[in-house]
Amino acid sequence: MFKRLPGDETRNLVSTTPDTAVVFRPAVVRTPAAVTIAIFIGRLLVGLARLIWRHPVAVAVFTIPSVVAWQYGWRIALIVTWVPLSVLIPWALFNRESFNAWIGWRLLAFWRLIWVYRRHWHAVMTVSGLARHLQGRDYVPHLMRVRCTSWADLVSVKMLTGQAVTDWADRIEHLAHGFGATSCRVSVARAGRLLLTFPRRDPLAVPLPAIALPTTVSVGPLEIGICEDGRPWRLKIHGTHVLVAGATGAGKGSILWSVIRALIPAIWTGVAQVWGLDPKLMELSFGRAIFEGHYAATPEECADLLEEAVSLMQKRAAKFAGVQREHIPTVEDPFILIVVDEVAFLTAYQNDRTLKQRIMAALATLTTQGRAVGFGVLAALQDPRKDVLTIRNLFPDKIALRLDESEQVDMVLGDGARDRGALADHISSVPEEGAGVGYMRLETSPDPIRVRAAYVSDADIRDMAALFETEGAV
Ligand SMILES: Nc1ncnc2c1ncn2[C@@H]1O[C@H](COP(=O)(O)OP(=O)(O)OP(=O)(O)O)[C@@H](O)[C@H]1O
Repeated sequence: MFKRLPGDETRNLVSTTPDTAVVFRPAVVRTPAAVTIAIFIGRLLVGLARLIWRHPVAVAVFTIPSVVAWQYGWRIALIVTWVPLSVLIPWALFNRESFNAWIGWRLLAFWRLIWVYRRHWHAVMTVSGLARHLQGRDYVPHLMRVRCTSWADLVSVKMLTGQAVTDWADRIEHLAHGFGATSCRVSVARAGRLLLTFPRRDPLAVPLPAIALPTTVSVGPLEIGICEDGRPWRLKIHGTHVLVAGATGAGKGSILWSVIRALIPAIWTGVAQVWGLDPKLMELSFGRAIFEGHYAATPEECADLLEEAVSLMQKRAAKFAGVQREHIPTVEDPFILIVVDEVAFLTAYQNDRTLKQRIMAALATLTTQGRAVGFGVLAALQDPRKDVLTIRNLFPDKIALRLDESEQVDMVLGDGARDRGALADHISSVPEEGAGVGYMRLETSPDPIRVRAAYVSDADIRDMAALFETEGAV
């Protein structure tokens, strides 16, 4: 059936001049036209079946009116089209959310798959170096699926065999510009499959006012802002330690105060305490009453307060030993959150060596032994260089707000975070646009999440402090 045309036998080729390239014709198998046509028709049918399976709404919108017009004429087609439209238009106008969930995002995904991703896929893959040309064949990563949410396109990709996540993470800028997005984030969906996130708009561009005081007593996860996908940002604080790094004016204060605000009912009922270390004498002094006496500003006071926390922690550990392995906050054994504003003032910039050693030792003890017995540390930091805070790695969860240099991103969030899309050095320095915006990397997930903390104004802090100054409030 297949006709084989002999090529040159390589063993018979003799080159007399060593510098001349040897040219020979490889054997060619000529396939009959019928087989080629059958293969193309097979591919077309499989492609159509896949299209209908993946985009039923989009296919129905285009095909049903066309088929009806062809079979019964344009008048009937107009009526057939008008009936669903008379339902869909009011639905879209009056209940946009459910319309988008069922129809809108699917149509947009179909459109963007065809118009943006499929159209540019081959070129972007080739130019960015993610496609390969081996032995005369092109190997291009497979574009599997596009989904749209209110703010981003989620593109599922099958990597080439042998590719690693870092191959993609290294090229996020090529991908973002190639597909007309401002940024791109790479996460692993499963072995060999990636999920690329291309934001279409920035849901965090508008400042968020302070979240209302919670009505229930809880030590976490605490709602302190919003995530990029529109969900509330709930930060785990009990059972971990959190480091917040950001340049001056990045909005570190909004994270510290949003956490304290969300803990107010727990502090009020006595199942939580917040201890404040305020070496800059600026950030926390405003709401001193909330700390109920556990407030320190000078390095000596800070060292004393930290050592007091360590001794309380050790007593509690001795009490729990052999009895319970997990801390449950109670009035007797409350959750104690130690909030440190600008921790480098107490460590790297501290001239008094003895004080520095006392503070470092206490912080290291609290961060290594505290979480199981109900002690947490929430520390803010401006300069994340290694020599500034040697105990950085003792904080399981990290948040990077706006940073000055790209290298600082991985210093805060850990290796590879920037390559995965945590562009903390690109956050706007205009407070309305970028203050409180950051990337969070949790101990449990390598993928950074973009978030924005709610802004707790001075008036909000004063109101919170007033609750603790006046008896019988709440
Ligand atoms: N979450 C936020 N949303 C909107 N604006 C904010 C937010 N947080 C802070 N801002 C604005 O940015 C300004 C600087 O914030 P803030 O003082 O908290 O930054 P910081 O990182 O603590 O700076 P520094 O290290 O200099 O104390 C504030 O005065 C406020 O106007």
